[in-house]
Amino acid sequence: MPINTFREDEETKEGVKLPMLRRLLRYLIPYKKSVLKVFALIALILAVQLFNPLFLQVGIDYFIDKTQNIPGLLAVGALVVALNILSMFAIRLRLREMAKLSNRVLYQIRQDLYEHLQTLAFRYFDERPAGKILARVIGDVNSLKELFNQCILTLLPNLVKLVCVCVIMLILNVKLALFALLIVPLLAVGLIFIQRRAHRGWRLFRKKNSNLNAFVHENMSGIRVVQGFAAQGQMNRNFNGLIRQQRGAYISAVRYTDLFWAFVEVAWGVGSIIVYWAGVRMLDTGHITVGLLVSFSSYLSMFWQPIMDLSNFYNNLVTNMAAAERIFEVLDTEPEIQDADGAQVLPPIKGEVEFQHVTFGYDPQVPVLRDVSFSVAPGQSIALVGPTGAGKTSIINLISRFYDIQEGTILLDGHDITQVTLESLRSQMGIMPQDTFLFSGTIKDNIRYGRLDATDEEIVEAAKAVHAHEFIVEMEKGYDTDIQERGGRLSVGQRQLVAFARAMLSNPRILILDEATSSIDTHTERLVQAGIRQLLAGRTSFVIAHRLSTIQQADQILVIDKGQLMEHGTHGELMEKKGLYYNLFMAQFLRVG
Ligand SMILES: Nc1ncnc2c1ncn2[C@@H]1O[C@H](COP(=O)(O)OP(=O)(O)OP(=O)(O)O)[C@@H](O)[C@H]1O
Repeated sequence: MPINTFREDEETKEGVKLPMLRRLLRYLIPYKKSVLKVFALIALILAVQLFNPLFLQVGIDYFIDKTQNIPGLLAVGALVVALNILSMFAIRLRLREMAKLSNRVLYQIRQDLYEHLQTLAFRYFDERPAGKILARVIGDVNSLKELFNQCILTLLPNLVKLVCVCVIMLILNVKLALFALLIVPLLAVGLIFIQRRAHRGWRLFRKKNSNLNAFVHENMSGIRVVQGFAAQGQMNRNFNGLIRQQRGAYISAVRYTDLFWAFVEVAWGVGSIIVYWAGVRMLDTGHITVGLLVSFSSYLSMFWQPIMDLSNFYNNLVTNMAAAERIFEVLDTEPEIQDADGAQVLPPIKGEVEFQHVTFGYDPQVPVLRDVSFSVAPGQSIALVGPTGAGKTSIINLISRFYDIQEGTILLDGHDITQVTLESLRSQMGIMPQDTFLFSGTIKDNIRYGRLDATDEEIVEAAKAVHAHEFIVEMEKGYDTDIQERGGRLSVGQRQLVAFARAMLSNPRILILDEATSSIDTHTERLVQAGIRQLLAGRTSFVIAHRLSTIQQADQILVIDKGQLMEHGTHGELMEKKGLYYNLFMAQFLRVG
């Protein structure tokens, strides 16, 4: 299965832009009132801009040339000033309203994205580095803000302005207007050519940026390994390589964007020369007035300015569109594991587990478990043993339905796990992976994660039950000690004890534990052992066992090899059998023990 790493670019679809833009704009629907307010303000600002040259024309042709009416001219001037002051206030108001609007929409999108990510199956996260997901939730959503602002503040007003200016120019003088528009078809062809390349360039830049993000995230998460192996040099080289790729993509994209601007500026210049050349000749022959030529030249810059703005907008649009594309790609990813139609709520279970001919592969074509069948009575403790890569973790991942199987059935108290709701299934399980994950915050917060409504007394009780209380009270602030991200301030054994307390508090019927292999000091080890015993007591438990004591005390040992259940029974039975378990035991545990 291809796993996307920081070395590989993400695949994105060559999306059609309009539907995506429409989808984005649909987020505005709940804020209709605010949008209308912004549009009204934009219309006011636009109207003032469009009327300014007309006032100028009337001023020159009528009040100066024809009637020499100075008071009339001053009145027109005062009106123009008043309107422009009004427009200034409208601009301020529009900025404020727009900021409110775009922030509300972004909040909604970020929330949707985050909530959706929580529903996605393990497979989704297996396939992407966390840094790339982070880039979407943070960076890409920020880029959308730009997109929104541009759509509403640039695209719409400029399009309207362009149409209005064309109409006004045609009304003022058809011939002059046609001279002004002469260059437009040529411009369009050139722009399409350049834009295609610019678009590709910006998409590539985004991908390279995402790779860089993924690398930095991975590097920072593994900084201890990097420093431990003195691999900073290699990491710096990787980082420089990624930066170079990102810079290359940026320069190539910018090159096209700059070409685009130059193209518009040249077209603007040539277009203006044509109009002035024709205008002056028409003035000479008396076809137009001075006022008309002056106002026409104002409209001419009003015609080119939106084209310039729109071209800039288009550049930003393609860059930010890539962000929208990546966000929608996440939102459109169907959670692979979800409640079946008509899924029932799993009633409180006793803890009976049955695998019937289960076949499973992370890649459906490559099974890692083949025809696995076993059954476990409520309250039994099961030790899973077998060589590395045998499929032990895969079995325990299936019990919580983190992945769906390709063949067979998994039953809990006789209920097919695909036919019950995920919430009711997982809430009755306690899972403790080998690398204990603790969140930044206090010890108390981390234990409470097991059951959010637990009281402080219940937290202490759970900690006492798994022998975590002793070390916690010795810490400077006891249960309120801050443990930093991933429990950085605690030892490995202490982290496990906190995780045990967390699991104890949630009081699951089925407990899944991947026993840690790391060696810890004998005192903590004794506490951890006692903690495990307490935790397992009275519940069905699956332990990927690395400790001799856990294995010997298990009610049933499942021996897995190459994805198959090779043997099962108690320690005594399997030793007598002198099969795979016996060999494993002799080779592994006797050597160590
Ligand atoms: N997320 C994954 N995506 C693809 N393949 C995977 C994934 N996780 C495990 N595998 C593969 O599935 C097989 C079984 O792995 P599993 O983790 O179940 O073994 P294990 O017995 O728990 O090994 P260990 O004792 O080393 O933890 C291995 O070949 C492994 O490479």
